[in-house]
This record gives sequence, structure tokens and C-alpha cells, in this order.
Amino acid sequence: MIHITRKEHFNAAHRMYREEWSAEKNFEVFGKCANPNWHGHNYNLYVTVKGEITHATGYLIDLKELKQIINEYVIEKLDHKNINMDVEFMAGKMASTELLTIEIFNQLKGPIEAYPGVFLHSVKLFETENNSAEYFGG
Ligand SMILES: Nc1nc2c(c(=O)[nH]1)N=C([C@H](O)[C@H](O)COP(=O)(O)OP(=O)(O)OP(=O)(O)O)CN2
Repeated sequence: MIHITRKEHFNAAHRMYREEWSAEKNFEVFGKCANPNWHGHNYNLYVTVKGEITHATGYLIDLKELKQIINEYVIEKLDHKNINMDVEFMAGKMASTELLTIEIFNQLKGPIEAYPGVFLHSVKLFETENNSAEYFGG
């Protein structure tokens, strides 16, 4: 079993805010992240796939193909977008690092696992240099 990882990058805006809470409570819970003005992050995304190498190429999956999948199903939908307003797969969800990581995993699982013998192992998302979430599915 081998694991290989593709790193991608996107910029997106968000705001942490629950409509049913008062402005005061939102500020108390989310601090500056609840600011009415949207703020952006430079996200770094790590997608790890796993499987056995059965091809004469020595590849589990061509990393160029993995890049295309991540771009089509995730990056094009998120890059330079507002996560709260523009991203269909985040509709009705809080734009936290955790939930974004889970939904990115869910977006990628089907297209990646359409390749025989290739499995999505994990998605790791850095919202800032110091803050990240990792999801293994299930
Ligand atoms: N469990 C979570 N906690 C927080 C999340 C999150 O998604 N899940 N998000 C935020 C903020 O959106 C953001 O990530 C934090 O911004 P900031 O405090 O500026 O983070 P930095 O790493 O840049 O700040 P340092 O103070 O330098 O570490 C908050 N919490």
C-alpha cells in the first residue's frame, strides 16, 4: 500500500456567523471572524490517495490526473469565491475549516475512486499557517 499526496491552493472569503444568534453572541463566540465584512484566507489543501501499484508506469495514479480532479471538483468551485454564498456544496453549512474539509473529501471521493484500485485516504486543509483540519472519511 502506497500513499501519494497532491498539494493545491485556493483563496476564498468567509464569515463565521449564525443568523439566529444576536450580533453580540456571534462576536462573543467567533470574535473577529464574525465581522460583517467578509475576510479571506489563503487555503492550502493536501489530498492523499492510497492503493497498490499495479501499472507498468510505477504510478498509483498519474498526479496530473489527480490535479485535474481536484481542480474540477474543488478548486474551480472555491477559488476567489465566497464560501458562505457562492459554493453549492457548502450551502447551509458553517464555513469552518472542519466542515469545509469534510465537504471537500465528499466532493473528491467518488471521482477519485472511479479509478480502479485508487482510494481517497485523507484531505488536510490549512486555513492559516497554524490552523488546519484533516478528515479520513467515515
Ligand atoms: N475549530 C475552529 N476554530 C476556528 C476556526 C475554524 O475553522 N475551526 N477558524 C477561525 C478563523 O477563521 C481563523 O482560522 C483564525 O484566524 P486567526 O486567528 O487570524 O489565525 P492565525 O493562525 O492567523 O492566528 P495566530 O494567532 O497567529 O495563530 C478561528 N477558530
